[in-house]
Amino acid sequence: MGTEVGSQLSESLIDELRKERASLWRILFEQSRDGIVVLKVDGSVFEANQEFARMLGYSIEEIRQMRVWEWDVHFSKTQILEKLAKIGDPGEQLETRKSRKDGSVIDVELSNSATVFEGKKLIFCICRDITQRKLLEAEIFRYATTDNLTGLFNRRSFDQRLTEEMDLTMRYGSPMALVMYDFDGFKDINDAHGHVQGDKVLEQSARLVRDNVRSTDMVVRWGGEEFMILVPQARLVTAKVLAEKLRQVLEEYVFSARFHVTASFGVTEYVPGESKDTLLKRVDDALYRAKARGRNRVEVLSS
Ligand SMILES: Nc1nc2c(ncn2[C@@H]2O[C@H](COP(=O)(O)OP(=O)(O)OP(=O)(O)O)[C@@H](O)[C@H]2O)c(=O)[nH]1
Repeated sequence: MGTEVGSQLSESLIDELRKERASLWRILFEQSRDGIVVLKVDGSVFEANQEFARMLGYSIEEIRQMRVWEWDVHFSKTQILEKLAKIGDPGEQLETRKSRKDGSVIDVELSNSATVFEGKKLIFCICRDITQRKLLEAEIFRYATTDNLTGLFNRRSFDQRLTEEMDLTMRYGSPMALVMYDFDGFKDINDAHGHVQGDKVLEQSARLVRDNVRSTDMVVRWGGEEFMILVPQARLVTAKVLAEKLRQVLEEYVFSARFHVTASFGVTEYVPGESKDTLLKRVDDALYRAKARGRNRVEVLSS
């Protein structure tokens, strides 16, 4: 009799402790600053916390009716199902993008792990909104790789790309050319119309040039009123045609202050095995020759 009462007591104590622990976990789950969603392997939602629902702009009830691919914009349904089937104990970390109820998209970092609960595999996803961090990273990247005034690539980006293109030329024999240009009498433009108008010419011409080259060509602000274009997959003849086209486009363009400007162009082609310095000196020499021979013209120098 005594032992029966004792065992009833200890059972209710265990039950009590279990409830206490369950409510503790529930509090942690609900108060977590990270979004937490527990998924079944078929992509449906087993449970989600308030923060997860808030992150996506839905109510908990709505989230419970959804499948992962309804909010994930980065992975397809097939990819998601494959991932859910594969995730094991050690879990995985990944970045993806989720669409919110209002149509906006957020960047998220996921930390996923799997467990078996009441005989079923469940996937725990801890979800952190990293949209602000991503925006900041993109801004830092833009700042480090482009020129503030024109939005064109800067010399650092050019140097990196040039190394890659030189490697490609060495390995596969694919040609590559450089076009360098510099405005004619830019000092006079500044003197006559003011520095602000001079800046506008640089800005507008950068847009104009970018609109007239291929997306694979790299337009770079070399410094001041000097620019460089890296033209991959191009021989001297092609690059010369491009330079001539740009020369005409610039000459004909009416800038916002209703005046015309011209530019001089130098063109050369990379010779496999030569150094960067040799290549850059040659394109600079070609440009110098265009200036010396009267400006508003294209000069070509081969090795
Ligand atoms: N507005 C403006 N002017 C710039 C900028 N960078 C350089 N310049 C001006 O560009 C002019 C370049 O002068 P020069 O090197 O003598 O060349 P140029 O007058 O174009 O003459 P040529 O190149 O020989 O035809 C200088 O007056 C610089 O101040 C810039 O970012 N904005």
